[in-house]
Amino acid sequence: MALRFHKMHGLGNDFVVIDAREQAVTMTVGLARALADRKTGIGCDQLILIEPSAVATAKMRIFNADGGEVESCGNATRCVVSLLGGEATVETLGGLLDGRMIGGTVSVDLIEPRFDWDAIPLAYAMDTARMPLGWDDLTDPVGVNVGNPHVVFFVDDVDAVPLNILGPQIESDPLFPARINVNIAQVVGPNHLKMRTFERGVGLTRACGTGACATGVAAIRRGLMKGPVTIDMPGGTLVIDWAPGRPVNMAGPATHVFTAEADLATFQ
Ligand SMILES: N[C@@H](CCC[C@H](N)C(=O)O)C(=O)O
Repeated sequence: MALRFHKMHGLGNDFVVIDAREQAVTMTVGLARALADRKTGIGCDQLILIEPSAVATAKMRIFNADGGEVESCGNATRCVVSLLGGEATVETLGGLLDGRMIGGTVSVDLIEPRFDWDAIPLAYAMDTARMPLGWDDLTDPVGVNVGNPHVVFFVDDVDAVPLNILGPQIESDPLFPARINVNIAQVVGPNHLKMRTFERGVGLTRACGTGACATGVAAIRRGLMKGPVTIDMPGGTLVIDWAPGRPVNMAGPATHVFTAEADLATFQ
């Protein structure tokens, strides 16, 4: 059977987007992983399934490259809003997200952030065998949930941190039973950050939209800067804005690369 898909990306965080409203697709962990494989599949960081929604323009399901289904993906939300015509409400496991395209930029309101970390230090402090709230030189984190879970560390030099080594350790730390996305950020100017992300279920990516949202929120909450915050990642720049009690807003590009068909029989 032919499977029609769109290859898209947001700042180099790349997606295979399948519109399940126009073709029947039963997604499984194994199929998502096979399609995402860069050697034997199509290749992507996340596989995105668009389905009908009773409460929004469409529902977006998100599968990491390891096949696990997750709650939210900022870069993919911008891509889906552009595919849906440039103005849409997208239903996700992480909430209902409103997006609109203005010129070449897609602006999306994510949810009001939750600071899940606030509940953690007490339990953690009781575990005296462990270094409290730090992994090597990464200390004093902020835990932010913007639909999906993130931990953010502010450092002096993001390029000096071995995120390829620390990222997997933190992602799978028993402290985070659902695992976590790991972000490190450096203040490079007024309201301006440089950031890298080790994504849960993927690894190092060129950009992470929800990671940028979590990091912008963490910087504002720590009093390091005011919004809007410009965040440079290896794949490019997003602008994040937030005020307490409000949803976090993300603005940036969405790129459609090509539309094609894959032979589904190859993957079964
Ligand atoms: N690339 C994404 C985040 C995708 C999901 C994440 N890896 C998770 O497991 O929560 C983004 O742009 O937000």
